[in-house]
This record gives sequence, structure tokens and C-alpha cells, in this order.
Amino acid sequence: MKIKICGMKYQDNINQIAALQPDYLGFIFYKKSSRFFESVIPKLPKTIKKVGVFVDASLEYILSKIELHQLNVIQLHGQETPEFCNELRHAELDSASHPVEIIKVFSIKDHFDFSVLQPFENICDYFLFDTKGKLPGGNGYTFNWDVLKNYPSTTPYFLSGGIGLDEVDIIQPFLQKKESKYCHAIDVNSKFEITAGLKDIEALEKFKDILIS
Ligand SMILES: O=C(O)c1ccccc1N[C@@H]1O[C@H](COP(=O)(O)O)[C@@H](O)[C@H]1O
Repeated sequence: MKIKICGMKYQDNINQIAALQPDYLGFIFYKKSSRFFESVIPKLPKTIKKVGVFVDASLEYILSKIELHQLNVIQLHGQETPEFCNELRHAELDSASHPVEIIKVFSIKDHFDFSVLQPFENICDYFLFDTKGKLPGGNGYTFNWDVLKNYPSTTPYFLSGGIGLDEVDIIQPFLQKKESKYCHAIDVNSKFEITAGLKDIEALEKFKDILIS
């Protein structure tokens, strides 16, 4: 199971967390977030994919951040349409010097109409399921994961929303691929923070050990 650590903000902390060798590190490019990233990403091992998180941003803004930070993955965390994802895919193919993957986010509470995924199939590389809350993301609590028992797609997905050390037992079915064989990664954010954007290294080390054991 892959791990994504999201909402990174501070240089030293980024380097310390990178030493834990997560598969993905996420940077929030949404001005209203307390985790808004305005700095420079330090040089990271090639094995760590840099994810840019955007909320209804313009194509130009996203492309400029891909270029500036050499992002590997774009996480679309707003109301982006399949047409927008397609536009990004083609714009990115035309201009980028390296391939960029697209994650489209869907927010869930207790129910989810999976038919909304269909128009995004074959355009997006991954889906990400987060908790519906007051904020577009980073709400810090889980949704009813039973919903995913009916996952009808073969597109791999990230499980997200309020995952911390207290959730270690309930994520087991996902780790063991019992719940769904298409769960590609576990995404963590606010539950591993000392303050917004500053990640708790010890807690993440413990979590990563559990994930790989
Ligand atoms: O974290 C934020 O501030 C944020 C702002 C805007 C869009 C997405 C954001 N974070 C994403 O939210 C999920 C879940 O976070 P949490 O575990 O509930 O804190 C994660 O994918 C972050 O990328």
C-alpha cells in the first residue's frame, strides 16, 4: 500500500518527512488553506512523487505550478469537470517535459452516487475519496467507508479524510485489500500535525511502519 503525506509547508520538515520515504508528498496550492504552499520544494528523492493540490484553479495557474515545482501529480480537489480534466491532460501533454498524473477528488459523507465517476474514467489516473465537510479538504474526520464496498470501478483510488493513528484498526481491510483491491494509497494530512503544515515525524514514522508491516 502506498502512502501520501499531504499539506507540507516547511523546508526542514519536508526534508525530515522525505527521509521516511513516502510515495507521495502533497503541497496545497489553495490560498484560503492554512497549509497554502508559497515556498520552494527542496530536492527530493526521485521515488517521491510531488503532488500539487488545487481547488477550482485556472489551467494557467496549475500549469505554472507544474513548471515551477516540477510536479508529478495534480490533485483536483474542487468542482472540476471532466472537460477541465481533459483540457489539463492535453495542455500538460503538449507543454510538460515530464508526464503528469491526475487525481480527481470526490467528497463523501454517508452516501455516494458512483455514476458521477463515469465521465472521469480514462481521463483521470486516480480517484481520491475524502470527507465532505465545511472546507474543500483537510476537514480532519472520516466518512462512512462502507460506501466503498460498492466501488464499481477499476480506477485505483486514494483513501483520505481524517486518517490518523486512531484509524489504524479500521484501515486494515483496505491494507489487506479485502475491502477493495483498487485502494492504491492511504492519504494523511491534518491528523499528523503539530500545527497546520508542520507534520509530526514520530507519529508518521509509526504509521508508516504499521502500513508496511
Ligand atoms: O488540507 C487542506 O488545507 C486542504 C485544502 C484544500 C483542499 C484540500 C486540502 N487537503 C486535502 O484534504 C484531504 C484530507 O485531509 P485530512 O486528513 O482530513 O486533514 C487530503 O487529501 C489533503 O490533500
